[in-house]
Amino acid sequence: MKVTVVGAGAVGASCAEYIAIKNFASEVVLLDIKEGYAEGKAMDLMQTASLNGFDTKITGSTSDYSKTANSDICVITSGIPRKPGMTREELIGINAGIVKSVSSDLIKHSPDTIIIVVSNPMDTMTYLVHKTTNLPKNRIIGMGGALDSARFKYRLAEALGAPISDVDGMVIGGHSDKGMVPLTRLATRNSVPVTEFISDERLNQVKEDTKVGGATLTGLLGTSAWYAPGAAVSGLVQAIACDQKKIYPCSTLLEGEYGLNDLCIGVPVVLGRNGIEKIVDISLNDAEKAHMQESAEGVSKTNGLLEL
Ligand SMILES: NC(=O)c1ccc[n+]([C@@H]2O[C@H](COP(=O)([O-])OP(=O)(O)OC[C@H]3O[C@@H](n4cnc5c(N)ncnc54)[C@H](O)[C@@H]3O)[C@@H](O)[C@H]2O)c1
Ligand SMILES: O=C(O)C[C@H](O)C(=O)O
Repeated sequence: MKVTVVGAGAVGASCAEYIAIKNFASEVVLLDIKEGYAEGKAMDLMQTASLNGFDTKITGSTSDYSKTANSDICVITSGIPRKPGMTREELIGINAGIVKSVSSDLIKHSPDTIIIVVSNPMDTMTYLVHKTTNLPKNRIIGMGGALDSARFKYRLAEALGAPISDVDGMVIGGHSDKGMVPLTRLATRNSVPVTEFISDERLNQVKEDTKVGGATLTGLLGTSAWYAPGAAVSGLVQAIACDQKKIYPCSTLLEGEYGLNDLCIGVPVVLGRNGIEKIVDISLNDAEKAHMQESAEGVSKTNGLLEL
């Protein structure tokens, strides 16, 4: 199993590290435009192999896509991150050009690959990869909901005073400060609805804290987060590589599911060796449907800024 990660910055290096530590891939290629940067990150990570006990071979490349040839999975993290006070949507001007050229370079060398899009604004960048590559829809996956759901579980566990391993929950919708739809109605603590333990007011606070999870970290760090994003990507990569058939919320091209068309947005999907093997069309209540519709309008508006 060969995995390429484009962008050896904070998120790209974190992805490579978590993939390697989980020890399911034979090879990870890190590629960056900055001279020597990916090679340096790869060497540093390889020097953790004997300490962390993994056999994944990590190599680096400065813009040489021949090194990525025949990758089973390619992850795109190249692009600028936001600074405090910015929205993800403001990154479109620079990141669209980067994601467009990177995705076409990748498929020249790996025509059968599955692409995972991380660069922001992620739902729009995922849509752009569709328009650029024309790959079948099961092979283009946007990562956002897996991360947002992990943050939702963190906030739920905090509110419940429970261990995170006892908590389950999912966030669908757009990967944006306003567009996320944390499904509080379906969240559970060891199979019991969380509403049995906390007030509606506290649950609403959990929802709002989850939606601004990325912005909160950006305010604290001065740039956006990387540990949980890297871990979330590694989860998706492992589900595909190991044909796990796991359900993750991912951004995918919708063609009527959830009443939506011609956009990529986060919904639950089954991930296996063929990428997105099924879109899980769960029943939403009226409030959730309205929130999802509003979220989709936001994503479509950002898509409208693309020069296609
Ligand atoms: N979808 C998500 O959940 C999620 C989570 C975290 C970050 N992000 C996004 O991921 C992106 C990367 O964030 P980061 O913190 O790693 O940024 P970073 O600045 O640390 O790293 C980005 C890297 O991309 C490289 N790069 C730029 N143009 C390139 C090109 N054409 N080819 C190859 N490499 C190129 C840069 O040299 C840099 O090393 C940002 O857009 C950020 O908003 C998304
Ligand atoms: O918040 C950001 O800009 C980065 C990323 O989308 C995140 O949610 O951490």
